[in-house]
Amino acid sequence: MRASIRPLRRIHQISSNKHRLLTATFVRPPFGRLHGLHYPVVIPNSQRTLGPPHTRLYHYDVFNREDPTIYALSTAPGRAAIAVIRISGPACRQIYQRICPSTPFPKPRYAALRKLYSPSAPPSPDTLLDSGALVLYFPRPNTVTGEDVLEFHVHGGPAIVRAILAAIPECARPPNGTPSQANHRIRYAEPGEFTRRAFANNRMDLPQIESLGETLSASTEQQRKLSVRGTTSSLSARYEHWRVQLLQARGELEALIDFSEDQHFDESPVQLCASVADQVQKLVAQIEAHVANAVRGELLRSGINVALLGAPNAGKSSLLNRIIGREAAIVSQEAGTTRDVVEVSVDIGGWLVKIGDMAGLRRAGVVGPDVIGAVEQEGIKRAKQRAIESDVLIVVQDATAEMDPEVTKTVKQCVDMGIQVVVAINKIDEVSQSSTALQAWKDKIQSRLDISADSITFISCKEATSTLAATKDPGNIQLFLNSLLETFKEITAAIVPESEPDPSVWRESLGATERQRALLSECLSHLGSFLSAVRDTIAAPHNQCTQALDRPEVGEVDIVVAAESLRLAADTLARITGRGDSGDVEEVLGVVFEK
Ligand SMILES: Nc1nc2c(ncn2[C@@H]2O[C@H](COP(=O)(O)OP(=O)(O)OP(=O)(O)O)[C@@H](O)[C@H]2O)c(=O)[nH]1
Repeated sequence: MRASIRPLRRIHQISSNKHRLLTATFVRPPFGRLHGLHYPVVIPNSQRTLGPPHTRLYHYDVFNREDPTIYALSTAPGRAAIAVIRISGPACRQIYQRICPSTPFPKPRYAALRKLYSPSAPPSPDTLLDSGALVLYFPRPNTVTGEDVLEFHVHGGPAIVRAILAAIPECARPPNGTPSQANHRIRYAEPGEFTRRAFANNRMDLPQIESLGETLSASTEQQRKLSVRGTTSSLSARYEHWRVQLLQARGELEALIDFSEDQHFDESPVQLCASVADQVQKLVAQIEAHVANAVRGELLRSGINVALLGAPNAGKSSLLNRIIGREAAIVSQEAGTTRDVVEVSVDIGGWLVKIGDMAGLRRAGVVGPDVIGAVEQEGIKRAKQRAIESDVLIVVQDATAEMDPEVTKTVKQCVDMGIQVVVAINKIDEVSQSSTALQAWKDKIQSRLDISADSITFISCKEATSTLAATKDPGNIQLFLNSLLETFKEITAAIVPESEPDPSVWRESLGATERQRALLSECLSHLGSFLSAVRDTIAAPHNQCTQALDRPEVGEVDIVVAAESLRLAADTLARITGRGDSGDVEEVLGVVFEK
């Protein structure tokens, strides 16, 4: 049932999104006036928002109170010691009284041991559903959904769970002889419906819901850390803080437009424009750092792209197999065994990594036959492409061979593009391990590839015959992995703006999702338009904003454009938290619940 609202004169704007949430914006606080609405409403949360200085806007989320009560098995289906059935909605008390008859209602938030009975007949040994269950009651509004919540922690046998799930909707019908009892609607929850209600009742915002989706799908330690950070509301608080700053800045500009002719300001209009531009510029720097962190966070979420590059027979496939601990790639003495890119996803030290083993790069005549055939050429082309698309490049160099110019060229190209490079000098079991010999290799690599000495490790993939086999870290593979992990840490660490006193706050920005990043970029582009409009105003002919404002065709028009850009930027931020008027809410909920 949809709420209908009789327009009140004081209502400035009413918007609705598809899932029952109506947002009414009032010009003044509507206390005492809500009875004018056709439909009984509650105001679960009110947020005062600053509008232009001469108005005060108040947003209220107004929603339908006659939601049916929903219930669902909250633990995984199947046999288990315990199963949790969660119920949310106005019928919690009624359900309790029917399923746990003649027992006192549990104290809120305290577990009570109860016998559960079928509501279809008076309690008896025949109608007993579970002999000992823990029952918890959480009264609204401070609950997971914002509604009354009842939980049954029952024995996890499938038949018990089935019987209790079947008994709950029966509680909707009042028992014979009690016609006065309210007849609530009770139904099984749709996928994600508890979370939808949490959102509708302001218990969760959109970034928190996105993080919840990620928490449930996190498979590596870094993904877990990332998603857990996002489940707090601090990201949304930051977006809201920025939005309020933009609204205030817009208010100052609009005051300039509305009152410039008949009011005196402490600052001249040109000073005011410049100071607003200054505030926005600082905000831009913060949002830019946040966007950069969101990109880094995406590496944790979707995995770091690593490419294995080197000449044929350098030992790329052998190293891949040593890293992942199984024979994912074919290893052979024959040069050119790997022809296409072999992709493997693996968890390395908590990081999700997508490693691509590729064809060896070579210049005709330097290594192998003089002619490079069409298949090999295609393999080399793909390898180069995969290298420049990677986040980290592992260069495998055979210690018994010279560096191939084709490898050197591609690596230098990647270094210039800002791609992190680590080098593994392989097959050291076959060469002298004197410190002079190793240092000579390091110097050669450093001078040719322009990378730091810390990124170079000597390894041997031939564990069994290696002279290093007796050591704790045969072949130095762990040493190499440590250097790789350092690189991962570096490229996924949060960027903290210089002015920021608390770096820990910025770690949370790694949790910003791709949707949030895209909206922040959109916000930045509106702020870019604002800054250029303000610059035009300040630089108007005669270089005096006072005069410019006296000539509406120049200064005022720019200020109006600038104020509009600020409005668009603020609206974009509202869309991130899902409190804007767009369809983002449905889209995000759809994506999260699909998973
Ligand atoms: N002695 C020694 N041999 C190694 C080592 N690593 C790899 N090899 C051998 O070198 C040969 C080539 O190894 P691969 O791992 O197939 O080399 P690749 O770089 O993947 O070769 P392509 O697929 O041809 O590009 C195989 O015979 C390996 O057993 C090592 O550390 N020491």
